[in-house]
Amino acid sequence: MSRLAPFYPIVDSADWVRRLVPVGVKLVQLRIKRRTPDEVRREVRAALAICRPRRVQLVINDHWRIALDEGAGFIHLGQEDLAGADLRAIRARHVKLGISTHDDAELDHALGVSPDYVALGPIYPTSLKAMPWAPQGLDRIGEWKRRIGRLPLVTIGGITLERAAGCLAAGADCVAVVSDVTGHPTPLVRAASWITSTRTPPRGLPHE
Ligand SMILES: Cc1ncc(COP(=O)(O)OP(=O)(O)O)c(N)n1
Ligand SMILES: Cc1ncsc1CCOP(=O)(O)O
Ligand SMILES: [Mg+2]
Repeated sequence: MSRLAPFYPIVDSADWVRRLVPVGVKLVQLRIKRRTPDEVRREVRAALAICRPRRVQLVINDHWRIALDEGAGFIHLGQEDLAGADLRAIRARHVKLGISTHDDAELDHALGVSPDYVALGPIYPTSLKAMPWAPQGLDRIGEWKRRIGRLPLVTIGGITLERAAGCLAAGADCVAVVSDVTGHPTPLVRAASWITSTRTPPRGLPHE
């Protein structure tokens, strides 16, 4: 089971990837909505060209066919996306897969396809998208982690820099975020602060 970087920004363009990677981001998701397939493909291609030589993990949300065509190594799918996806083709290319979960039934379903991480959300209220689920809260993170064991747990939804430590302490391995970075007046400074404050101390060194 490979580890994930604890800070996981989600952005909607290759230009954001180009800006964030020099700050030290090691894991980033391209989440593009309402664009033509050609536009998505161009963005995926450009983001991969930035990430590949720098060994940054790029996760493509939703657009699994384009991701496979372009040679991406990681895909994120929600439960509805999963229903229409060719999991065999994804697995045949050894592409990693992250899956969204919001309740017990979705977690059972996700675990049934052996994902590379499970995402739980929304932890807090989010204004990014309307969702039928109430905020999960921190206790739910611990419950999910006990159920999934060594499989990496990503938390998402309304998470700010100030809230991230609570998610990690509750059992998350990784914190995904949109607005607190891309909506911040100084997003690159904010991303740098996220990297510093989510960094785990090297083995053998005590926490301060
Ligand atoms: C890390 C992570 N977790 C959850 C989601 C949400 O995926 P999904 O439920 O498919 O919703 P959309 O993002 O496609 O609107 C995610 N993208 N990333
Ligand atoms: C896509 C998605 N899935 C669950 S919550 C969420 C939105 C996360 O955005 P933000 O970090 O701005 O709350
Ligand atoms: Mg989706």
